[in-house]
Amino acid sequence: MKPQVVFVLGGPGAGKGTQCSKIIENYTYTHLSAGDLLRAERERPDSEYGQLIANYIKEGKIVPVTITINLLKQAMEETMKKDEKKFRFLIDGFPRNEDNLQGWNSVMDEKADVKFVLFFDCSNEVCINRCLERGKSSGRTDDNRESLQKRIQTYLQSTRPIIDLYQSQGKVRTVDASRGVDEVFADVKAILDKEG
Ligand SMILES: Nc1ncnc2c1ncn2[C@@H]1O[C@H](COP(=O)(O)OP(=O)(O)O)[C@@H](O)[C@H]1O
Ligand SMILES: O=c1ccn([C@@H]2O[C@H](COP(=O)(O)OP(=O)(O)O)[C@@H](O)[C@H]2O)c(=O)[nH]1
Ligand SMILES: [Mg+2]
Repeated sequence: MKPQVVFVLGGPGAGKGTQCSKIIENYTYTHLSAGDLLRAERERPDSEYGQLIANYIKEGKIVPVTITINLLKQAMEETMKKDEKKFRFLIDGFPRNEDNLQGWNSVMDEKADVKFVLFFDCSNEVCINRCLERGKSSGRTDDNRESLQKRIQTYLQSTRPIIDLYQSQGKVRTVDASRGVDEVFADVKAILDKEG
């Protein structure tokens, strides 16, 4: 079965991870967070990219796609090898820029079908406040004001144009992510039920 992919996008702190966790409780999707995969690679003792990834994350910059796409491809292959029924994926926090998109198109485009983009729409202010709150316990190197300013800039300059591109292809499903977790999830469910 060809992998079926939903890209999950939105600003830092929009609630991508939170909503993906809720989705996998209710639907047969596998959640792959590009950020989580990069953080795991950063911590892997033998990784040749650990330091590079650490620098990019702290600076709110987007890691070169050759690194990210291999992590995603490997995770998808491992998932499907273990259980052939697990061919539906939520790819959270990717593609974030033109380089990401090109990397996906050259490595994965023929191997997987991108069904649509689930876009969590939220003001920058709400995004920043949620990340600062998360930063009290997340231990993340980028949940601080300085990194957040850069992450928001990267989001506006690099990621929004990717969302706009998918929008022009009629592939974006937008959810107002500024509301409470359960209200947001009600809309997410309606979208997923409709998409089948
Ligand atoms: N709808 C919501 N309302 C309030 N807080 C939220 C909501 N969704 C997520 N959060 C909180 O905001 C922070 C960022 O959420 P997260 O799901 O990690 O977002 P993202 O993956 O988009 O960065 C977390 O601390 C999370 O608990
Ligand atoms: O495809 C990706 C996904 C994430 N990141 C890096 O990882 C950080 C954190 O991403 P994550 O999705 O975990 O953050 P979130 O938006 O969920 O807060 C980003 O700011 C980038 O520096 C990246 O380079 N490429
Ligand atoms: Mg996240």
